[in-house]
Amino acid sequence: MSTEQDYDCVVIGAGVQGSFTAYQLAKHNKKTLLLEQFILPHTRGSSHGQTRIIRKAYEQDIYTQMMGESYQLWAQLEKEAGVTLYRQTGLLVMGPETSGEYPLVKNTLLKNKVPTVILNRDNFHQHIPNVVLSEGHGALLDETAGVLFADRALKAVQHQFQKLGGVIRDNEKVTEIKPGPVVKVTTSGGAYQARNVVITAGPWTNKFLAHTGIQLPLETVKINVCYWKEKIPGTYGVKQRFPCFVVTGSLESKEHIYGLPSNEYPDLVKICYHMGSKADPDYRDLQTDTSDIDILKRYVSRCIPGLVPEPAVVESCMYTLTPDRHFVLDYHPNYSNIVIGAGFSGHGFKFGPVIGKLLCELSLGEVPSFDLSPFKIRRFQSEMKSAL
Ligand SMILES: Cc1cc2nc3c(=O)[nH]c(=O)nc-3n(C[C@H](O)[C@H](O)[C@H](O)COP(=O)(O)OP(=O)(O)OC[C@H]3O[C@@H](n4cnc5c(N)ncnc54)[C@H](O)[C@@H]3O)c2cc1C
Ligand SMILES: O=C(O)[C@@H]1CCCCN1
Repeated sequence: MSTEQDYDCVVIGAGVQGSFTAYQLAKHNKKTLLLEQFILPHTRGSSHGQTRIIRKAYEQDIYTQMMGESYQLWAQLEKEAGVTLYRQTGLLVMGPETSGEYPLVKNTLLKNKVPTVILNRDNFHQHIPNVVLSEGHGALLDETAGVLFADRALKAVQHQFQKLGGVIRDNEKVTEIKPGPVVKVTTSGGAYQARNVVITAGPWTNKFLAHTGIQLPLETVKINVCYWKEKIPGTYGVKQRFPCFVVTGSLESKEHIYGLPSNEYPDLVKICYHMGSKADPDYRDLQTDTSDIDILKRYVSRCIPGLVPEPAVVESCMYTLTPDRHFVLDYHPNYSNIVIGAGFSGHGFKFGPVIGKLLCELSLGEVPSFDLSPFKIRRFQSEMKSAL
């Protein structure tokens, strides 16, 4: 007699993407198991922390359009769970006015009729005091943008999943997966089988996919999450209506600098560099490169003069980058009952609800609600390696 427990679907990894996928599957009355290697909640992956930016400001229409649905699904979860997960603050986008990402973002916002205020040098200070707009930079406000309460959101979606009858087993690392019409999944604590599996293993994706014979061109990097002290408490706070901000293609580098207003940590503004140094997620803290913090110190001294230009708190988080920074939302190339959601490249949290819906649709064999061609694995054909 088999000792394995049967499920319609097993979701591997309880970060934001796995949790929303499991929740969607349970909503579709699928008997679903969500497996997580660590005791929940944990701070080792990509989904922990107080806050994330939510925005429609993107270069590509597809993301702006997906966000239309994501906002609705976030609001639905807030209603179902009876919690607040979103605070509207607006997002200030600054960057070289006529080159790089800024004009593309501006164009997408206007084309998709997202409520947007274009600022100019004359009215910038009226809207955004205490920030220096760099020479040659344009500035706009995506008014729909704001802050998501990340830890609270994860707790809420996992709780709703359980209320729908879903099962979470944490402290269970998946150690083996045997593909087939019924997939056998072995963990440090048990054995399960399911008709469908969804892999949402964040920075551990390639370690995990090695069990299934493929490797994706993913790079895992450690991000130093820096918080900067206000010289006068509240200067850049939500009460002053200070927005989130992104600097595209700054003088210092092509990579973004971004920030969120002070609130969750009183008097501390979160400002980070949108890139880090290569790190193995199992040895994250051995990566001690701080060249990103040096870039941030220079930026803060020059452009955010009301902050002490030395971080007061530094936390860690992981990005899983694809070469083009677009997500992977697709079937496993060799097994049609295994779906992969990965490579969220440092911008996936805000999409959690819609990604959960899309991965659920793929897993159920339904036509996905959005055209997923930008997210297909075959775009990496020349970069793919076999794990065998
Ligand atoms: C500093 C930082 C700032 C960011 N800012 C933003 C932002 O402002 N807005 C935004 O939208 N996005 C942002 N992001 C990106 C966003 O947070 C990520 O895209 C998202 O959290 C990725 O979620 P995930 O579920 O794919 O990965 P994870 O959260 O890492 O989840 C994967 C899970 O799988 C588990 N797992 C792995 N292997 C196994 C196994 N073998 N068995 C069982 N479990 C396993 C892991 O333990 C982990 O819990 C940011 C990310 C970082 C790091
Ligand atoms: O996804 C986001 O909205 C942010 C933008 C800046 C970099 C980090 N991620």
